[in-house]
Amino acid sequence: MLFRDISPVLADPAAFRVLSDAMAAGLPAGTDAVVAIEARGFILGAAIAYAAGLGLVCVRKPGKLPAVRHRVSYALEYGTATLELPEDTIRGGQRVVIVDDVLATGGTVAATRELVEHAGGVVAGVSVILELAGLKGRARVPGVDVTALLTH
Ligand SMILES: O=P(O)(O)OC[C@H]1O[C@H](OP(=O)(O)OP(=O)(O)O)[C@H](O)[C@@H]1O
Ligand SMILES: Nc1ncnc2[nH]cnc12
Repeated sequence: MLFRDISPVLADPAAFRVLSDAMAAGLPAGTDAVVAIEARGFILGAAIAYAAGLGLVCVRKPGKLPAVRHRVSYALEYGTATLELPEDTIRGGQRVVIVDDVLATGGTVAATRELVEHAGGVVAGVSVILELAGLKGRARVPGVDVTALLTH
């Protein structure tokens, strides 16, 4: 599996703006906040939230937050990963869209969905630049609309 690096795309002013505006325009009506996943998801999530005039919730890797609302660990090919939701970022009933650069196995977005729902939020969608369709990541977030700018 090739590593798909978005660095050159972010470095290009036109590309960065076009993809940020496209992902912001694609947010479902009634979205209250963008949930971005550390680290590459932060870059896109911040641009999209700003473009859409929404708040930004940063789901972080372990050990970075002073106050953690919820923590979820999930299996990787080798070992496990953990993500944490900051306290006081998601209110009950809030509708959020999860943003990341790549959807591969779906483990990361599935864990993030669990964090959001544990805090009483509702995942209205997932938005990524690139979906690696062969890994069937969509199946890990059943019932959630996944939008990918590119599908490989
Ligand atoms: O669908 P999955 O199989 O879970 O893989 C997708 C995740 O992997 C990458 O993040 P990574 O954990 O490598 O961290 P980074 O964003 O800090 O590079 C990518 O940014 C997604 O978050
Ligand atoms: N093939 C891939 N390229 C870039 N980021 C990824 N995250 C998980 N799989 C990836």
